[in-house]
Amino acid sequence: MSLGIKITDGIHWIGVNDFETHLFEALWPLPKGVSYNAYMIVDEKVVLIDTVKGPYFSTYLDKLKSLLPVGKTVDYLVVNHMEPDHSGSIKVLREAFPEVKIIGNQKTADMLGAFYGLTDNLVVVRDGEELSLGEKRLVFYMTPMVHWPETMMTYEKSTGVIFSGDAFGGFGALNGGIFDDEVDVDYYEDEVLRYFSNIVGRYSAMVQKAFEKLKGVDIKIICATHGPVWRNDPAHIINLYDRWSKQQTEEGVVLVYGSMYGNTQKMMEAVAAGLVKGGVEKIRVHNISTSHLSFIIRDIWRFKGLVLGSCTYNMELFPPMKQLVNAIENRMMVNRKIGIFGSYTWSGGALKELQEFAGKSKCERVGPVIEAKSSPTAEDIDRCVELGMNMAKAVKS
Ligand SMILES: Cc1cc2nc3c(=O)[nH]c(=O)nc-3n(C[C@H](O)[C@H](O)[C@H](O)COP(=O)(O)O)c2cc1C
Repeated sequence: MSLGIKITDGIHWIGVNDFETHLFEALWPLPKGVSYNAYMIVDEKVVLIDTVKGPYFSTYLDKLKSLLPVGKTVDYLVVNHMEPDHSGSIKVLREAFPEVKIIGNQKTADMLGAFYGLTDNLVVVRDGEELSLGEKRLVFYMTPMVHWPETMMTYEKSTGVIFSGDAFGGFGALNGGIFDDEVDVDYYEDEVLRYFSNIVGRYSAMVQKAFEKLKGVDIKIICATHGPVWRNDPAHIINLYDRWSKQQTEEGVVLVYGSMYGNTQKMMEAVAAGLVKGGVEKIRVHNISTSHLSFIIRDIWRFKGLVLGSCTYNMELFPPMKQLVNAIENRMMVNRKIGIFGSYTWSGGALKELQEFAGKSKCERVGPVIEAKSSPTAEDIDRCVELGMNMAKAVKS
C-alpha cells in the first residue's frame, strides 16, 4: 500500500508533519505545527526531491519504500535547499541507498561537505540544465538567496510541477488534505505570510529575481517544502508572493506599544481612536510584551501604516521594542507610513531612539510626535488622536 499522496502521474508527496517543535529555527512559534514536504518521482529513474528534518526520517523512509517499484532503487536525490529541516535526513538516506546520486549546485555541494561530510557521488548542475528521467524531464533553476545562497527550484516539464523549496511555503501542519482545494486556504494564508515576512522577506529583491527567471515557465502545480500543494489555483499564491516581495501593502494600521504601567497604553488607545475617527477599519494592536514578534512582523508586512509607542527603560527604548525595531530594520521594510510616540519620567530615551529609527527608515513620517512625561496630559491625548487621524489620511491616500 502506498503511504504517499499522489500529486499527479508519477509524482508523490512523501512529507511529514511536525506537531512537536515549539519554535521553528528556534525562533518562530508553531501554534499550528509545520509540515516538511518532500516529494518522489517514479519514472524510469526514481528521484527524491528534498528530505525531511532528521527525527522524521523513518516516516519518510516508510513512505518512499511504499512507492518504490520492486527491483528499483533511488537513483537521485535533488537538494533544492540545504537548511537542515529539509537536508537533515540526507546522511541517513545515503546510508539506506549508498548508490544514490545527490543533485545540487556548487554551493549545495560545499554545504553537503560542511554539514554532513558528503563529498562523493554528487552531480553539480548549472542554471537551466536538464535531466531526463524517462518520460519526465527535470529543469534546474538557480534562485539564490531565497533565502539561502544555494536555493534552487526544480521544474518537471511534462506535468508543469515546480518544486519551489521554501518559496510559497508556510507554517501549519497539513491536517489530512495537502492540496489548496482540500484545505481551508485562509487558515494557511496568514501562516504563509508569517513565514514569508519573518524568514524570506528580507530577501524580497531575490524573490523578484526568481520571478524574472521563471517568467514564461508554465507552472501548473506548486510543490513547496512547507504548507499546502497549490494545484487548484497556483496563481493565487504567486500573486500574493509577488505583492509581498514588492512590499505592496493594504489599507490598515498596525499599532505596537510598550507599556509597563499603562500610561503609554493610554496614548496608544488615543491613537487608535483617531484611526477609527479617520475611517480606518483594519487596525491591529500589539502589546509588545505579549504578542510574539513574528505575528507583529507579519502584520507590519501586510499593512501600510505603522505606529510605534514606547516607554523609557533605563535611559533607552523598552527592551522588546528595541528588538522589534532591529527586526524591522533587518527586514529592510519600505513603502510604509510611520508615526511614533513615547513616554518618560526623568531623563527620557525611548522617543529619541524611535526618532532615530524612523529617520533612518525608508518610510514616510506622519506626525505629530508625542512625548508624555509620566502620564499623558489631556493635550498629549488630543495630539495622539490627531496622530491617528493623520495616519488614517496617510493610509487612505
Ligand atoms: C524599571 C524602570 C526604568 C525606567 N527608566 C527610565 C529612564 O531611564 N528614564 C526615564 O525618563 N524614565 C524611566 N522610567 C519611567 C518610565 O519610562 C515612565 O514612568 C513611563 O511613563 C512609564 O510608562 P508606562 O506606564 O506605559 O509603563 C523607568 C521606569 C521603570 C519602571
